Amino acid sequence: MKRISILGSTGSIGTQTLDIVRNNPDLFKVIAISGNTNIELLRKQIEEFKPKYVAVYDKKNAQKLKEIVKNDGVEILAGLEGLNAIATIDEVDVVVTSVVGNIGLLPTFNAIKAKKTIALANKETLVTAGEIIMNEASKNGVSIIPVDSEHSAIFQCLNGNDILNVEKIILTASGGPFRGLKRNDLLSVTSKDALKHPNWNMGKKITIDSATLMNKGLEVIEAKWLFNLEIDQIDVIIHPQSIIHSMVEFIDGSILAQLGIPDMKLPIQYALTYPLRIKSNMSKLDFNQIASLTFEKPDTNTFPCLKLAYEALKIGGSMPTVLNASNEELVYLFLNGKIGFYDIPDKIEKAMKRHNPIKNPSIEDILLVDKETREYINNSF
Ligand SMILES: NC(=O)C1=CN([C@@H]2O[C@H](COP(=O)(O)OP(=O)(O)OC[C@H]3O[C@@H](n4cnc5c(N)ncnc54)[C@H](OP(=O)(O)O)[C@@H]3O)[C@@H](O)[C@H]2O)C=CC1
Ligand SMILES: CC(=O)[C@@H](O)[C@H](O)COP(=O)(O)O
Ligand SMILES: [Mn+2]
Repeated sequence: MKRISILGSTGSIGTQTLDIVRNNPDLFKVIAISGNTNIELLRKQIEEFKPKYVAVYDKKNAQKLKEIVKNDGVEILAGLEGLNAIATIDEVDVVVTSVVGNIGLLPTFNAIKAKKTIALANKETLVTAGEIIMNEASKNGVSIIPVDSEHSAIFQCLNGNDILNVEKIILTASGGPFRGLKRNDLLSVTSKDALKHPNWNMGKKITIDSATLMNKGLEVIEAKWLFNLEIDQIDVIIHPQSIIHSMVEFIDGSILAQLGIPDMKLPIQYALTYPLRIKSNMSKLDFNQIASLTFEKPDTNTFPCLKLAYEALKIGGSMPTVLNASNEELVYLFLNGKIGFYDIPDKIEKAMKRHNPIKNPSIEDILLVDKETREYINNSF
């Protein structure tokens, strides 16, 4: 029985994680869950999964939930302290990091120090502080199992293979809802248009990132740290069907790929059951239903965010922190209709240009750069 703590149980990844727990009550026990605004869903999750602890980031919502569930024998925690607490509970084996954004950094760092296995969906943490996180994981003998579908695909293809025999990895990207369009077609698109992802049903922030191709840029940086690769070993190809979830090319020219229907429950389940595999009731890929699998080069003129991510990774140090923090703030401004689609890459580029990168930043440096970047972005409009 694996005892799990879910950071962000009310979101897309978090609820799908609970679906897997529900289907496998003999394999998993939920010790802690967390949310931020959706206290009604948290109340339902408490009723069904009977966690011992619940962290609610928003302190007012924590108080509200405390009132609602006061007789249910569950401890309600609040704020970042609450997230850190449920990331480090003694009896917990696996921490599923499914919060969105860099808020996941400190709880993940603390979970690693507490020697928890990390099932990592929260890619912003690795983008912001990948070197620190991976060094801490290695120091503590902690496994970080990828949940992100492309990184789960790479992880599965690497199973039983020596990383030294890897020539490169190829991350696939759907191309998002605006694939094939040009800058002039996109000047006045709204977040409503950008939220229509062609293949995946995800949370809002990642869906906007998929539309700008920043999601793939974040995934390039995530892959660098997860698999300890050089930047020129990480390729991106547009694959509109999202059936091939990514590929590994080995030094002998052989390529391994992991395929499946676009359903996040598969990588989530694999991260939870690893190193075992268990049966699932998910629908399977039917090759008779596939007309074709197609591939295209990414169009980084129309979608500059992917190029900006490669540049940030190449510069290194605290620059990926600036990329991520500015992107997070700009995505929320775009979602709230405050800025246009191209303000996102334009402002990220400006935030990167004004930043003097810190080599080998400490986690304190990173938190300061993150904060200052967010202030810069929010004072720019
Ligand atoms: N969705 C997907 O299919 C995929 C997601 N990922 C990654 O997984 C992570 C989660 O994504 P997704 O599930 O889509 O996100 P959602 O927006 O659906 O859910 C985010 C979760 O984080 C909580 N949350 C939001 N802000 C805060 C905060 N400031 N403090 C604490 N908790 C907070 C939300 O709480 P509440 O809802 O109560 O406000 C919710 O539980 C992201 O890093 C994403 O990039 C990776 C691959 C695929
Ligand atoms: C499901 C998942 O892993 C997402 O990261 C997805 O890959 C986003 O789609 P894009 O390929 O359009 O970025
Ligand atoms: Mn992904």
